[in-house]
Amino acid sequence: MRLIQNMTTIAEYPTSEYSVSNRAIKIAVIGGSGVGKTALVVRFLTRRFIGDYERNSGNLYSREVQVDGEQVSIQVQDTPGAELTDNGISLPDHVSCSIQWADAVVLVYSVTDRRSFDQIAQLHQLVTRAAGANVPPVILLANKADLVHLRRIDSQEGPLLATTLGCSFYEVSASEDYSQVHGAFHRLCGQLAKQPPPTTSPSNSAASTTTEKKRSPLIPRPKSPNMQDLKRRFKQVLSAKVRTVTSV
Ligand SMILES: Nc1nc2c(ncn2[C@@H]2O[C@H](COP(=O)(O)OP(=O)(O)OP(=O)(O)O)[C@@H](O)[C@H]2O)c(=O)[nH]1
Repeated sequence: MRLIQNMTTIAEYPTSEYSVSNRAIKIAVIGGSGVGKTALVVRFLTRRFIGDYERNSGNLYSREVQVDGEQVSIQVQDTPGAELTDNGISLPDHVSCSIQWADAVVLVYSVTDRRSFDQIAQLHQLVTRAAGANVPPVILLANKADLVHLRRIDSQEGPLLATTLGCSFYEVSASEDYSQVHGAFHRLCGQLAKQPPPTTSPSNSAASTTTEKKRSPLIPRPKSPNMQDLKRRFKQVLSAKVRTVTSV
């Protein structure tokens, strides 16, 4: 119930920046438990920092935004914290589905949590594996930069890891700095908005959209009518009729 209230809250806070959409960008946010995934998503979408959330089981947030003059609808899939097991990181099935569904993935760690940083390389590998042939753009966010006294990850380690993984890097604080968070998501959205629109139909379910996305190249699409051809055939029919009338 609390989760639904969160989504409603987002829908109730439009700002002048937000407007009617004509396309959708889908982003999945993935990382260890408690790194601030929900806080980041809510900060980006509502400008607000809300300190306390129930453990998230995977909420889909959506919002209309304007990116570089283009109206876009953004869907952000928050995911439950990845857990470390004896065999490495385990991702629930629906998180893998979210990766396949997403146009881009945001990997998050907390600068106060060494374990969350150490998970990133494995998570990136899981993203690559789950995405198959269509690996989406990935950005790396180091959150909780405000907690200077609790920092466990040196500020050089994040950029180094990002370079190794081939993704962009941003150090942010969901609690202290909206512009950093906005900048990171906004740049990603700008990059995605420049790409050709996806061929999938909009849906509120990550899992169902995944199936559509994977299936779409195999579904034969009806060809759009060729106007030249239609005109030619129309003229042929007309002249045949005229010939019939004049010969009677
Ligand atoms: N100081 C500080 N606290 C933060 C920041 N971002 C999140 N938090 C706090 O960190 C805790 C966890 O934040 P969440 O957004 O729930 O983290 P999550 O990654 O969604 O957690 P799970 O749902 O367990 O996966 C909360 O108490 C937040 O208030 C930040 O930038 N600075």
